[in-house]
Amino acid sequence: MTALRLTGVTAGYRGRTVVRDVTVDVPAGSWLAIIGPNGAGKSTLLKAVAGLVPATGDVLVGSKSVAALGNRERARVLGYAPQTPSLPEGLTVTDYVLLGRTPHLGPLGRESRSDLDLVAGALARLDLADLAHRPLRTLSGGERQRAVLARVLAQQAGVLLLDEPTTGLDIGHAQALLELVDQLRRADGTTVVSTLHDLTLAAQYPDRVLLLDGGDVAAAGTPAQVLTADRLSRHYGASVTVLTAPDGSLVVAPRRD
Ligand SMILES: Nc1ncnc2c1ncn2[C@@H]1O[C@H](COP(=O)(O)OP(=O)(O)OP(=O)(O)O)[C@@H](O)[C@H]1O
Repeated sequence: MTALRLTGVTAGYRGRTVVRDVTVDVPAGSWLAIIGPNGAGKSTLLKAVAGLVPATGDVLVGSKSVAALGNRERARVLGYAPQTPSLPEGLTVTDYVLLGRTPHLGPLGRESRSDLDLVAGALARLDLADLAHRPLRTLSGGERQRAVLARVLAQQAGVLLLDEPTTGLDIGHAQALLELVDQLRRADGTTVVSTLHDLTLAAQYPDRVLLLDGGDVAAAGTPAQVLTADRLSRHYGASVTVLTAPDGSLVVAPRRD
C-alpha cells in the first residue's frame, strides 16, 4: 500500500524553481532517504511535501491530496521535523513536546492524561526524561535536535518527514535515533522520508534512496543501486570507496587520491 505518492512535484521560491518534476511512491512502513549535494533541493522537497513551500504537481497521503488538507488535519497525518527549527526558547522541554499533541486536542484545547503519557514516552525514548523540566534555551544542540524529534513522535502522524535528523548528534545518539525511527516503522507501520548527508547511514537504514542533484532526480532505487562510487563522484565530486561490511551492509568511505 502506498502511504505517500509524489507526482511531478516541482517547487521553489519566488519564481525560482529549486526542485523539478519529482515522482516517487513511498510504500506504507518503508523509509525513503533523499540524498544529494548541498543545495540540491532536499530540504525544499521535504517542505513541499509538508505543504510549506509553494509546489505544483500532486502530493497524496493515502488517498488525500495534501493541498486539500487544513493545517490541523495535515499535522495529524504528516509529522515534519525541520533541519534548523526555530524553537520557542522560553518553553520547557515537556511543554514544547506537548505542542506535538495540538492537532489531537479537543475543542477546549486541554491535554488529557494520555497526551501527557505520550509526551513522557517520547521524552524517554529520546533520552530526554532528565531534561523534561529544563527550558529549551538551556539545551545543547544535540539535545534540542532530540527535543524536536520527540515533538514529532508525540504527534503520532503516520508519515514522518525528517530533515537531517542526525545533525549535531554524536554517533551514539545518531544511531539510537535512527534505530528508534526504524523501530517505529516496523512496530507501527510509520512511513519515513528523511534527508541524510551521511551516506553510510543512508545505506544502512532506508529501503530506498532518491538522489537529487541541481533539483532533478539523478537516481532512485535501493541503497546498493544508487550508492556507487562513480555516481557519488559525478554528483558530489567526492572520492569514495564503497565497501561491503561483514554483515553485508554498505560503507561509503572517503578516499584520499
Ligand atoms: N527560503 C528560501 N528562499 C530562497 N531560496 C532558498 C530558500 N531556501 C532554500 N533556497 C535555495 O534553494 C536551493 C536548495 O536549497 P535546499 O535547502 O532545499 O537544499 P539542500 O539540498 O537541502 O541543501 P543542504 O544539503 O545544504 O541542506 C538552494 O540554492 C538554496 O539557496
